[in-house]
Amino acid sequence: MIQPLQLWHKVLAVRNNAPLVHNITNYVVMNNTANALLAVGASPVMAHAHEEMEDMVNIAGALVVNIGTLDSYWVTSMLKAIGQAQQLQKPWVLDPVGAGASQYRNQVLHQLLQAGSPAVIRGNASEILSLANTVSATKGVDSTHSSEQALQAAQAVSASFNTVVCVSGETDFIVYNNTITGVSNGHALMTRVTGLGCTASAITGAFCAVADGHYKDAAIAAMAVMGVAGEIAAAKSDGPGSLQMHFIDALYNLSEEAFVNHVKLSTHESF
Ligand SMILES: Nc1ncnc2c1ncn2[C@@H]1O[C@H](COP(=O)(O)OP(=O)(O)OP(=O)(O)O)[C@@H](O)[C@H]1O
Ligand SMILES: Cc1ncsc1CCO
Ligand SMILES: [Mg+2]
Repeated sequence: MIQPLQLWHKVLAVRNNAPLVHNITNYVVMNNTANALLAVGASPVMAHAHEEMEDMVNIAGALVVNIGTLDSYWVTSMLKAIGQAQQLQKPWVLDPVGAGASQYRNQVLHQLLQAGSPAVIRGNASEILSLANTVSATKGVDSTHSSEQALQAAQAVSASFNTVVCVSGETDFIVYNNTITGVSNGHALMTRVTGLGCTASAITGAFCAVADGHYKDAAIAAMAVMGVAGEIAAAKSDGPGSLQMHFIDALYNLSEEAFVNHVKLSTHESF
């Protein structure tokens, strides 16, 4: 299993390389995720015009595709960007926001996954269950399942698309090639701030950009950073409003000592 200090070196790699992360993401979280990417030391750009998709992927270290507020124009943007990422063998991360909530989302997800294989799919438990066709309908963008309940689905999705799957929740599980790593950090208050899952996906993109193909470790590092920063921030917060502010500060100020002392990793049997 990867050790906390090795994960910390990945945090330093993001800070030292400041990778450009191209996000096609939703209106709700654009500002939050751009700020979180800056706070971990990456460089965000949010763009979805058809005319610039190729150019943007050409200069980016990673692409993040988030279907949170999708429409047909954006789907074409996503397909263009994914096509270019596949062409250049650059990593892309898929956040299947609201998978299972509508037929349209399911159909678009199918189309995106036909266009290429993402380095990482990061979603909450209900979304991963929906991707595996294990549940037929979900409530919306928030999970009604625990991450444990989605473990088998995560393994199925990982095998189908040959991709790392990260299911977030009280424990985040990162699944690939019959290995399961758990990250048991974070705080329940994080579910009361919109888009922290989207932030997790964006940060996963930043770690993928400096991962040299080791996308499972990139996803573990991203979720560990999210969780530890979330714990540090929650300890200073009175509620969701201040959590959002303290979270960005905690990402920015994260030290080796705090990271290594907080991070809680585990390995699990696959089945
Ligand atoms: N009960 C919990 N305890 C600790 N941490 C949690 C808990 N639930 C979620 N988290 C953390 O919150 C972050 C967001 O995960 P979550 O599963 O809520 O994503 P999401 O549902 O996709 O969010 P959104 O759609 O609003 O972006 C992750 O870093 C995760 O580890
Ligand atoms: C609330 C919401 N609706 C569409 S995307 C989004 C952000 C959290 O996923
Ligand atoms: Mg989400």
